[in-house]
Amino acid sequence: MLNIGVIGCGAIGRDHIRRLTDIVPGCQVVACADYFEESANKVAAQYEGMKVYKTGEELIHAPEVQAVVITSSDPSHAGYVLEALKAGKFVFCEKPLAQNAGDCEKIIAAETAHGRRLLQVGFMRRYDRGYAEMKRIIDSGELGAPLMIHACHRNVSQPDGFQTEMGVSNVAIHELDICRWLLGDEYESAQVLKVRQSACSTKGYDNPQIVLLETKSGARIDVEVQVADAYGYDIQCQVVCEKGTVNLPDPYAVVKRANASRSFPILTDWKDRFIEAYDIELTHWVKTLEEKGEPDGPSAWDGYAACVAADALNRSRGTGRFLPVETMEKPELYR
Ligand SMILES: NC(=O)c1ccc[n+]([C@@H]2O[C@H](COP(=O)([O-])OP(=O)(O)OC[C@H]3O[C@@H](n4cnc5c(N)ncnc54)[C@H](O)[C@@H]3O)[C@@H](O)[C@H]2O)c1
Ligand SMILES: O[C@H]1[C@H](O)[C@@H](O)[C@H](O)[C@@H](O)[C@H]1O
Repeated sequence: MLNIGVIGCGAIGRDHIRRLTDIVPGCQVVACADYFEESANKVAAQYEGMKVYKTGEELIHAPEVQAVVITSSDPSHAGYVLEALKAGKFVFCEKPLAQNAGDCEKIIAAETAHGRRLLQVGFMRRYDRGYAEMKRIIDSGELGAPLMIHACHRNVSQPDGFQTEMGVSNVAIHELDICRWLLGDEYESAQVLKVRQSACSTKGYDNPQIVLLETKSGARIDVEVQVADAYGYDIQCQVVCEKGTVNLPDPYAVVKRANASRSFPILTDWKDRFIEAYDIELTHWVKTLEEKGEPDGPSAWDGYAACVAADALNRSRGTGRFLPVETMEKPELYR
């Protein structure tokens, strides 16, 4: 039985605690912490024997905690990951791995010093059945080489404090990971464009933005990033290959026929849209720790590659130019 401590008791922290308790076999959440102690106390009160720590650092070093799940806000990720690696503990960190590529490099240095993998990054889309089937078809070669990806990432709204850069570093970071995974390719250059702005966003951030990428093999990717669309949580992806295309399926929904129309609901929350992917992701994580003694899901290198692209995109804003996406040499541990 793997003893887990969770740092961050907000939306996804609570959801992961629930699934680690009720769904995922072979583990239990024994501790939690949150910047607002009250949030951690409220969560712990719902689970027998769950201990609350005042700080994330105390939780990481607690002797009963064997693995740490980081679900606190983006700016806190890198510090907690480095602390967990210092303690030699397994760590699952929600995306993004860090706020910039430089912090990811520190994480890579700390993990490679251990000589084995301890970290997995929460790029759960790789465990979604739709994306997995798309990858299987692309990798089979039956459609020839992939040439382009058209994708879109649409959220209903954003909380206060959301900023333009987060449209890339927090939101499109999912596409930055899934596109290089689907194509088995790396990025060459990147540019973000501001387009005609939606009246749905009046809070000072750009919406929509278009993320453009070119890969090393010359494939082109465009991602519409609409962080306040006022209608639903809508994730689309089409990969165009030489001899055909593959599309991400829409989530299961019953079609209703009434009042002279056919209709089906569109989800509004990422929790529901990717519920199965999160379940599979964490089940797989716990299982591999138990069976192999290390994780095999998205690595520090994957977290880094996405952050390098995000940095280039955010630097490109307003320049009208594609900027190079340059990574350091890939350490042996991640090959
Ligand atoms: N993989 C996914 O699809 C997915 C989905 C949602 C969120 N996330 C990621 O998970 C993280 C949390 O997102 P959320 O939607 O739950 O946000 P949230 O705001 O609902 O929750 C964040 C929680 O972290 C706490 N917190 C903030 N700074 C902290 C610190 N330094 N130490 C301890 N606790 C701290 C806050 O008090 C809050 O309770 C984000 O990094 C987000 O990018 C990933
Ligand atoms: O845009 C949101 C994404 O669609 C979700 O999957 C989460 O990652 C969330 O944190 C982001 O704000």
